[in-house]
Amino acid sequence: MPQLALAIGFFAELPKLQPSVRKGVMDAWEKFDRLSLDQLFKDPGLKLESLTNARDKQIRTIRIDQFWRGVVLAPASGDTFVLLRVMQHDKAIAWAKKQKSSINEVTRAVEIRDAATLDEITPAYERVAGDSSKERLFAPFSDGDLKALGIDDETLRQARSIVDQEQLDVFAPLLPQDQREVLQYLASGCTVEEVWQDIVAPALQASAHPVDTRDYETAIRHSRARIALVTASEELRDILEKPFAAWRVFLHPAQHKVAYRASYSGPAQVTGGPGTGKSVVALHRVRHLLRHLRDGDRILLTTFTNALVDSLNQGLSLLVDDPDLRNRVDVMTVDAFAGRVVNTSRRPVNGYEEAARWEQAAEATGFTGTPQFLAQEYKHVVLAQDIRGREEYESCERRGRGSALPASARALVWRTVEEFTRRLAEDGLRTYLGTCGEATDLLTGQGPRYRHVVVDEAQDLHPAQWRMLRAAVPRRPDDLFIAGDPHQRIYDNRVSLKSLGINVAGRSVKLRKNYRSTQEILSWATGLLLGRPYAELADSGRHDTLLGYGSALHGSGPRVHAAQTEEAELDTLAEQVRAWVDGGAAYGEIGICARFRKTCEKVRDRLIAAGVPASRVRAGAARTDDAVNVGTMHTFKGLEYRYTAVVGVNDRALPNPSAITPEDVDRMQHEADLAAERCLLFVACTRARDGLYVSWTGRPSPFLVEAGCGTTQTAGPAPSP
Ligand SMILES: Nc1ncnc2c1ncn2[C@@H]1O[C@H](COP(=O)(O)OP(=O)(O)OP(=O)(O)O)[C@@H](O)[C@H]1O
Repeated sequence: MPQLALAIGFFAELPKLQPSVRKGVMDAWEKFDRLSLDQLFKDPGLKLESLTNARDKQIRTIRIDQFWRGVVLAPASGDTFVLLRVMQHDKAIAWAKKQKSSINEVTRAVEIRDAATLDEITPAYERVAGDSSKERLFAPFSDGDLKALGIDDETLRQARSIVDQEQLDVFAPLLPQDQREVLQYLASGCTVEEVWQDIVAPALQASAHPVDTRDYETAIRHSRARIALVTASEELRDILEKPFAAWRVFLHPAQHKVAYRASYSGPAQVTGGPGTGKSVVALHRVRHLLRHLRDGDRILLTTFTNALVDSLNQGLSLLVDDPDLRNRVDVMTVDAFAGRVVNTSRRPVNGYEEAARWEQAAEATGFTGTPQFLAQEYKHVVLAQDIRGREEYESCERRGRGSALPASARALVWRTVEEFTRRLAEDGLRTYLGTCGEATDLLTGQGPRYRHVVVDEAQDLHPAQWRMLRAAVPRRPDDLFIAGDPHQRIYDNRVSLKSLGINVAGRSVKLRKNYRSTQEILSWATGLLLGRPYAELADSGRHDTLLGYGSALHGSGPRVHAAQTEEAELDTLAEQVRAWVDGGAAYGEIGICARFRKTCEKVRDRLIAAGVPASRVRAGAARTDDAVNVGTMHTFKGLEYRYTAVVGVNDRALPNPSAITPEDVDRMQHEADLAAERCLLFVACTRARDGLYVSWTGRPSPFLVEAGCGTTQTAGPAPSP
């Protein structure tokens, strides 16, 4: 029976199609489902026509409505067709005539390339390359290596004519997607082995037969990352109604391999830079685990902030239709889970209250050091090592602490810790991390509560939280699935998972392709993280941690603005928001973040005064589509907005002096605090999809200055890595 599969290129354009055109797609799909092959080719309404002067006779068009046409791959054999694009009539015909389909001999997947344009431009580039003294971009790679990575003869010829990244950018959109990606990763500094491991190997399909490059029926089934086979009309309706959620249907082969691996023998981990789809992979893993869940078993999907819980909940409801299955997943923050296990009426204290209470405890015991020292000692030594008694504390190794503490002083510190916890309990209060310790004890006594635990934004969890999660799930295959990015650590919790009984060795995968931000925004933000102008990084050799981490999306670079006064900064921000809205952005697609809550209040008030609806992003507050979202940088963690403004980035906000331990109190902590503030700015800037705007009043943050962006400018397209 014929069927119409859907290609990823069609999905990319889907959000721009009017509902009436989407309805036309639905009708066409139903015809493929209903009619025989013979009837399809004869159907006067569908007009499954071949085109004169087409590069590939297998590429045809179909009628969607009076003005719109679908471009379809109609293989000579088999009865599966692929909808490649839906475009306005003339554009569709012109585009269809230029395309050529093929089957890749390595990946066995179907590929589409703009053969006409490639044939037209390649000789010119070959001539230019011949006259140039520059080394060709892919000279370091042998033909054999490139072919092993799936580069076919045609693409090889083109690759050999390219001398620099700029030329690769011209060729890239014309090439088959898999081959394009291979070349882009090699150009960004990845080795042949890395590209094989990250891109090619995950896309391979096991087969006992040699590849048949005419067997499209099989190849379409091997193209899961690019072609979706939709089997029921409800499924298609669902896809057409939620056009922005392409991630539900198409995973990158690397993402798919991690999320849908049948089983891991123990804890597994996925890492990757911002926007590489770690949350998406975590959600797909939950779906996979749900499909195999035994009666009575449950899953905990947990993360750091309430805003992220909301976004994971939304994602889960898009991915898992069956409400009964969805109900078997508890989505909550790690702290909420601890509170649920402990089930207490004691109220958690916030950071300010905690500092005041350390001061009181120190007064009571006669400890003369700072409350800051005590709070850090409690968090990074006592709770981190789960120390329960004086003797244990007196003999412990204070790993990672840069402050001297003579053995003789430890008894007093321990007494102060006891005083602090005693007074807390007396006043019916608790700390969040202390609660995790209590929850771990209860879980250890009562037994695990979940069959699987999936953790998102894992980089910020404290050892006490990890111990609790460890105790929440039995040590079995697929117990823990962990998604996180060490570059986005903003809470200074450095953890050795192995020492906490969570060993991911051999089960850890890194994602490299960014789906969120443009390359220009990413490159700029990377400069902030590394503390050097990005333009200079190209010469500074490989930076392993960011190697090959890039985006295929392009746009303009961030706009940065220095204001004379805070008033003027807010005025310019309001203008920027208006410009985004005038350019077609919905209010809800805009996010504005600042280091301090007070700045957020001012931003919100100013926008409202300027007639722009704005609301604060807060725990539990539903995200609205009809107001600009304003929140602190911490609440923006893990979220994303089409347009993001980061404001108040001056030298008194980033780093925030009160978040930095003085060097003379603890040198190591000082460095760690500075790194966390730097990461915070990086995280804030990488929330942006299409546009980023950064502003400050007075002197810019030293992080901006170090990255070479402390002057008013519209940063031009940053160089690609
Ligand atoms: N395979 C995919 N196809 C289409 N879009 C994708 C895919 N994977 C991820 N995305 C999109 O990329 C964006 C970033 O994804 P996600 O939030 O999962 O990344 P992340 O790695 O968790 O980011 P961060 O670490 O910055 O929070 C989202 O808009 C998501 O829908």
